[in-house]
Amino acid sequence: MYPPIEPYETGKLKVSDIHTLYYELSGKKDGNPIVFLHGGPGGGTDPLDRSFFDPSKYKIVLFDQRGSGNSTPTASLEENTTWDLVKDIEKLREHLGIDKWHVFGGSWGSTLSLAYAQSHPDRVKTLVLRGIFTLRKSELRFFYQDGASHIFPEAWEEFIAPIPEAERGDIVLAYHPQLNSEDDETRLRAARAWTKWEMWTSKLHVDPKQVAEADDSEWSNAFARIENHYFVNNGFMRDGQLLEKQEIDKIRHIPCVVVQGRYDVVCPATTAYALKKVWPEITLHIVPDAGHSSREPGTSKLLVKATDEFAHI
Ligand SMILES: CNCC(=O)c1nnc(C(C)(C)C)o1
Repeated sequence: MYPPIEPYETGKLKVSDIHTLYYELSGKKDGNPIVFLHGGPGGGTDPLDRSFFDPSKYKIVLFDQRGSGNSTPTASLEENTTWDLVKDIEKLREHLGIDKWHVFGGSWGSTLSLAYAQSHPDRVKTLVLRGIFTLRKSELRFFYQDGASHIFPEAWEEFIAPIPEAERGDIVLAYHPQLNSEDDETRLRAARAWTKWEMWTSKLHVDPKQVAEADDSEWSNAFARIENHYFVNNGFMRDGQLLEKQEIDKIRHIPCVVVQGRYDVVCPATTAYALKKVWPEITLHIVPDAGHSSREPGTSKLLVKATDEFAHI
């Protein structure tokens, strides 16, 4: 990855009566524009996210999606849907005076990248996607009900601890009232447990520092509340919508590289493979020794290779 850099500009963009987005620009002021779509949803951006792009070539645009990171109001679920975020990306593009841009997204960021590209194909130069997540019911079931739980039994036991036995038939649904509780202790306990589950399972070798991030109550609260809100609403999409032929046909012409960890238990390779089957033109790399995280060495190397190759487009 490229060395850490600082933004040359940061800003706030009011996108609705309620929401104001934080955004930042780094790299080459008159460079090839790329927009980074973070995961979660609700995860917010990290300064290291700038390092996937050559700063001598790209105008790097990072922004925190509604309720995430430095965008306000923090953790707000009002007017917070996939399609609100797609509209926000267009508002940001117009605000920055960009005609067309490269789009980069992992996990939920890959979901939003596909939704944005299918809504505005004429605004997307290329797509670089990681850990494909299309929010199908089967994907949510694997990670939050009966799948990853078989690979991380000890972390799963901690994850379901806040949920009464009688409610464990639908974990995502059962977490919703706790993550929206008026009682701070209930809400934050649930947010930390929800977030810890994802931090425990994101890398091939569990990163205790990443797991400890779940104890950052403000970040976990936003991450868990917003993720759960989207998941109980199935991403505000038809099941499998992003993989439908009629939707893929809208973007089939766009160059797309996908990097997928073989041992990604958060967004298993089956979805990346389903995308390849319906969109054979994509370049699909399955990294043999990687889990879900973009920071897995084999994954980050291939992501940078892709952005380097697309920098001339
Ligand atoms: C099911 N959500 C997966 C996702 O989008 C995601 N996984 N990790 C992240 C962060 C890096 C933002 C924590 O997001």
